[in-house]
Amino acid sequence: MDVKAAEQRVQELHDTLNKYSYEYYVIDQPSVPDSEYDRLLNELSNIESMYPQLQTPDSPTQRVGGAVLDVFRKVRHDVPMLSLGNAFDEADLRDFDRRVSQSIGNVPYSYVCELKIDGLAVALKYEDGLFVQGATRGDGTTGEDITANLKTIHSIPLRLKKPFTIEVRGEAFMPKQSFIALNCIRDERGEEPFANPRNAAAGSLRQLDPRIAAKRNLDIFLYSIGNPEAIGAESHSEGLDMLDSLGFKTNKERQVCKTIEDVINYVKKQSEKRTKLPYEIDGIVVKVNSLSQQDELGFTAKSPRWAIAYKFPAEEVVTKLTGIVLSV
Ligand SMILES: CC(C)(CNC(=O)c1ccc(Oc2ccccc2)cc1)c1ccc2c(N)nc(N)nc2n1
Repeated sequence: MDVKAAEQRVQELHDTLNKYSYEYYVIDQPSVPDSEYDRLLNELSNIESMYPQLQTPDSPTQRVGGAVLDVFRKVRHDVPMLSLGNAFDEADLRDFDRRVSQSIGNVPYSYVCELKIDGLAVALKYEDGLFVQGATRGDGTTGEDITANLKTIHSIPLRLKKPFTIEVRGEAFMPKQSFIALNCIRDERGEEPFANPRNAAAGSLRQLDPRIAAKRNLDIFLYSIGNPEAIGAESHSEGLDMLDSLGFKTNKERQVCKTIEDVINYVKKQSEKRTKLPYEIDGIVVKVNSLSQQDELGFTAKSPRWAIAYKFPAEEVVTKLTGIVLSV
C-alpha cells in the first residue's frame, strides 16, 4: 500500500471507528460486534506503524497514550466553573422560583431540570473540532490538566462532527456496576475499597498513569456549552441539543418544566427512580431555560442566580464489608 492509499484508508478507518465508538459509548446502540471494532483498530494501528506520519492525536489508537506524568499541570479556566446554590426542600424551590419571577418581571419563563450526577466536574476544550485539553474544576478558577486521563473515556469524542472551537463542561463519573467490580478487585488485592463512585471516579482521574484510568470504565455527561449564543442557541435546552448534535453524551432524563409545580413533580419522580439508575445522582439541577433571562438574572459572587441544586437527603448505607453505617 503506497502512502496515498494509506492516507485514504486511515481517513476511512477514523470515520468508521468514530462512528462505531459513538454508537456504542454515546447512544448505546452498537451496530457491529466488538470483534469488528477491534479488527479495524488493529488495521489502523498497523498502518500507523508503517507510516508514523499518518498517526494523529485524534486517532482512535491514541486514547490510551502518553507517558506516566509525575505531576498534573495547573490550568486556569478562561471562564470560571461556578458552583450552585442549594435547595433542600419544596419550600426552598418555591423561594428560588419567587426570586426568579420577581427579578425578571411578569413575563413567561421555563426551567430545565437535569440530574445532578455524583461525579467530578470537568471542562473539555476543543480547537477546530479537536479535543486539546481536559481539566478538573479545581477551585473554579484553576484546575488540573487531566487530558490524558479524559482521553481514555470513550464517550468523549477526540474530534467533533463540526470544526468548532468551544469549551464544554460536564460530570465525569463511574457507573455503579463499575464501582462494585472495582471494589471487588481491590478487596481481592487487599487494597482499601473506594467509599463511593464519586471518590472512585476522582481517584481514577487523578492517576498519573493513563493506563490505570483506562481500566476504570469511566463515563461522562456534558451539561454546559461555552457561549451557546455564538452557535445559535437561545435557550439552555437548545444548547444541550447542540451538544448532542456535536456527538457528545448528555443525560436523557432532562426535562423542560413550565412551572415550579412541574419542577417539584419532576424532583419527586426522579427521587423514586434514583436507585434504578446505573449511576449515582445527589440531586436535581434546575436552570432557567432562556439564555437572555439567565443574563438578566446574573450571578452572585460564586453562583448563577438562574440555577439551583435540589439536594436529595443523604442516604444511609450499611457497608457490606464492615457493617458500619455510612451516611453518604
Ligand atoms: C450552571 C452551572 C454552574 C454551570 N455553569 C457555569 O459554571 C457557568 C460559568 C460561568 C458563566 O458565565 C460567566 C462568565 C464569566 C464570568 C462569570 C460567569 C456561566 C455559567 C452548573 C454547575 C454544576 C452542574 C451540575 N453538577 N450538574 C448539572 N446538570 N448542571 C450543572 N450546572
